[in-house]
Amino acid sequence: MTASESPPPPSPEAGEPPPPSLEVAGLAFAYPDGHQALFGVDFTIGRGERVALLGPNGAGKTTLVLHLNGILTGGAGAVTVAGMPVGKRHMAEIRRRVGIVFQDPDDQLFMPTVREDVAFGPAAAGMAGAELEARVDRALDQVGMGEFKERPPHHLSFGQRRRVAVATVLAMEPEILVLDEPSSNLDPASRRELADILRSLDVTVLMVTHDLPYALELCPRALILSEGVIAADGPTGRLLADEDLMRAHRLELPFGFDPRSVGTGR
Ligand SMILES: Nc1ncnc2c1ncn2[C@@H]1O[C@H](COP(=O)(O)OP(=O)(O)OP(=O)(O)O)[C@@H](O)[C@H]1O
Repeated sequence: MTASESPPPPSPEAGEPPPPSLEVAGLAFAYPDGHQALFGVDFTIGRGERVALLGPNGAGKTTLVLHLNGILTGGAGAVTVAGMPVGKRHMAEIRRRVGIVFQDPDDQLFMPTVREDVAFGPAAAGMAGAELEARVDRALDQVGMGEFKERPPHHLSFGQRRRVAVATVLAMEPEILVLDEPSSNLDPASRRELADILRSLDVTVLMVTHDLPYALELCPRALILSEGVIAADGPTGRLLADEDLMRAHRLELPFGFDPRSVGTGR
């Protein structure tokens, strides 16, 4: 084993159910300037769930997400991905299992062609040849971008670049796909197409969003993070219909939108 390789992840005993995709227990964190952003966050996300992470500006959502693959560490509590504690020991495997799609696709796309961008992660993990090509093709097909493989990412529309950014993460075959504001800057058709893509994926999803109708459409369950604590955890439709809860945490539905009139999540 080289220094850059992780030890193999723990494998469940035969017959045991797989561990949850994500467990966050007592997570607390203060930035170096002393600002406390998280105050003991607890939740578990099971395999295949799609969960929205909601909360007002400054609630701690980004801080929480940056703990999921060990970009931020050093606070109190624990994060566990597919049974592996997030920490130095399993870091390479954790980074593969937690795929984060950032809000700006241009933060994630930097190669001359779409193919090279999608191949980058698996190639860095040692994959090559036909296996790598098949991995790239599959990830691009999953987001409906197969025909753009040889194009430069910067010639694509914003919505197409966001799909390619999702493909770069899917190419790593993650346990959990974390999306930061996936619907931002998309026109209505692109927004719906991305929703269809996300629904079609066989992966656990945690979606950070201020787009509450999108959360309702895609995620049967939502967490409300407010002032660094989980203020609510339950069915998205029920949370969004709770006017007192919404007001208390500075969440506002678009004018005229009635969450009770929309089927949720499936
Ligand atoms: N590098 C940092 N140093 C000090 N404080 C920070 C730093 N980054 C964020 N914070 C503070 O931590 C708190 C949580 O910020 P965070 O970015 O996690 O919130 P958020 O819920 O993602 O907000 P938004 O919806 O605006 O993206 C805020 O009060 C923010 O000012």
